[in-house]
Amino acid sequence: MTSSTPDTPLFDNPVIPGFHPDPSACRVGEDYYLVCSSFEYFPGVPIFHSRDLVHWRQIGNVLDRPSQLPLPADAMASDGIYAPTIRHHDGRFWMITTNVSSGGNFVVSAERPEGPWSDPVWLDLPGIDPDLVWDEDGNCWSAFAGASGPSFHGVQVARVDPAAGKVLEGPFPAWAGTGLQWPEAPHLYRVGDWWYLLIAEGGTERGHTVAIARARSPRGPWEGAPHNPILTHRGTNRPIQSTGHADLVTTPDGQWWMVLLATRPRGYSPNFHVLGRETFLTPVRWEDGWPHVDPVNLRERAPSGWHPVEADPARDDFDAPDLAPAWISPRSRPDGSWSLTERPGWLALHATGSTLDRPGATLVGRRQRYPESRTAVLLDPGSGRAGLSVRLDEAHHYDLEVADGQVSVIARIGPLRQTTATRPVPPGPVTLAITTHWTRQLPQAEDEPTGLHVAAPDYLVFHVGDEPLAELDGRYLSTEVATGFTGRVIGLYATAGTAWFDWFEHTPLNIPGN
Ligand SMILES: OC[C@@H]1O/C(=N\O)[C@H](O)[C@H]1O
Repeated sequence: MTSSTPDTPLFDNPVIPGFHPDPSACRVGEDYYLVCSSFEYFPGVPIFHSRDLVHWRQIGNVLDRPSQLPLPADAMASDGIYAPTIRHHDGRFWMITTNVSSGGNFVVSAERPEGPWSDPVWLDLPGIDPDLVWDEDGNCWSAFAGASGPSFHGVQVARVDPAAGKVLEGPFPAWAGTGLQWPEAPHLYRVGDWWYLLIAEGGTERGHTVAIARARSPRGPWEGAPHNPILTHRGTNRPIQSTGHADLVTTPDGQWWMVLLATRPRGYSPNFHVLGRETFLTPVRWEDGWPHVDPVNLRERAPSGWHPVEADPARDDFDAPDLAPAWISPRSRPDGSWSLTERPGWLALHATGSTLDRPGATLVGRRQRYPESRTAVLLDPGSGRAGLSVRLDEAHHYDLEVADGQVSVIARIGPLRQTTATRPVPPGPVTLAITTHWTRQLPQAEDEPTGLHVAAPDYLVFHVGDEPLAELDGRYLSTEVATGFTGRVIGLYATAGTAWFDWFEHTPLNIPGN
């Protein structure tokens, strides 16, 4: 029941831009909390707070200690932490997820959402995408996906003790979905006299769908909704694609909303996406005992209780005693690899690995949040090798690098590695910037130096000070090329010696609707 009126404010989707996939949300009183998967990045499982489901602030990361996030030094990109579920029960927050690189399914809990969260309690449950729900008798049920043998492929359910990490009953087969591939992302809800089981099907790409079933008990039997899939954008040319992997949440006045992942593809058919799977919000209405969801729009009428929050600062001057929660690093961030105290007001990075092409390099980055963006830093490279990199993984990154008195633009795309531009740069601090752009008029070839401009639906420009040094086609830093589950991360790095960064800034290029 979403009683939005014409003067209900409008909001823009995605509500959490940049790679924030597999969103799960819960409400505690007037407060909403949301978590996302984080794969090979440390710290893991970002947690957000909101008072209206539209304006979200990151309040921390659930897994912010190495003891909570064991990742082998050579864990594959897009491995690590898959989809999480967050719930609140009995005065505690609970988060369950899967570490596909080591250990499998585990639960952590906390009194306060910003943490500290407990160390993992491992659960002997196979598969991925575990969920948690409590029934009126206090029993805790977990639905999860996959790994279910030749006879049954789909969602299973088990009764568990999340505090002790014990499986008390099951697991037993629950629902195989409507027959599409990859029935996954299960969430159980008690609504009136029914239990509902929400899943994703079709795979997390263009064929993604959301479907639902219901039963009188978590033990089933489950019957699918007559109008499944209840949501999909497959086969459409909508600006939002791959809608799926959803979770349901209610407002204090009883409205139902869905958080879900989707993408904003670029270019012509086939198109591609560069920001990864982002977090979207869409209204849900109930008819004849089933939820109904219309296609997701870039602009929607807002839930009740509009409650804007101050946006996260675009600039970080590294004056704070610790790194903000939005800063992430591949696999780990060893203590000796960074410091905010060695040179007060600067972030010092010490090289631990000699190249970005292999795991282990010192990189501290942020998710690219805007399709058209400007990211800039003031770097003092010292006598080392350091710079700014746009990364999808070790085999797909574009770097703006300073070393030995030269600034260079380096492209790594799969087996290819090429320095596409270089020029001298005086010693001492230098401002580096990377801008990302969508759509482009074809270049005025006759008066433009060759090779500077690319005609592409997405491209990046590399600047030293205010001067553009080179442009590179953005299609090669897309999920369709690199594969995987993540999106672009723009990172500060050092691959030799020590480098110092005075400030970092990530802003949208002032384009309407960006
Ligand atoms: O996002 C990572 C995994 O991909 C999925 N579907 O494709 C699962 O639901 C997530 O756990």
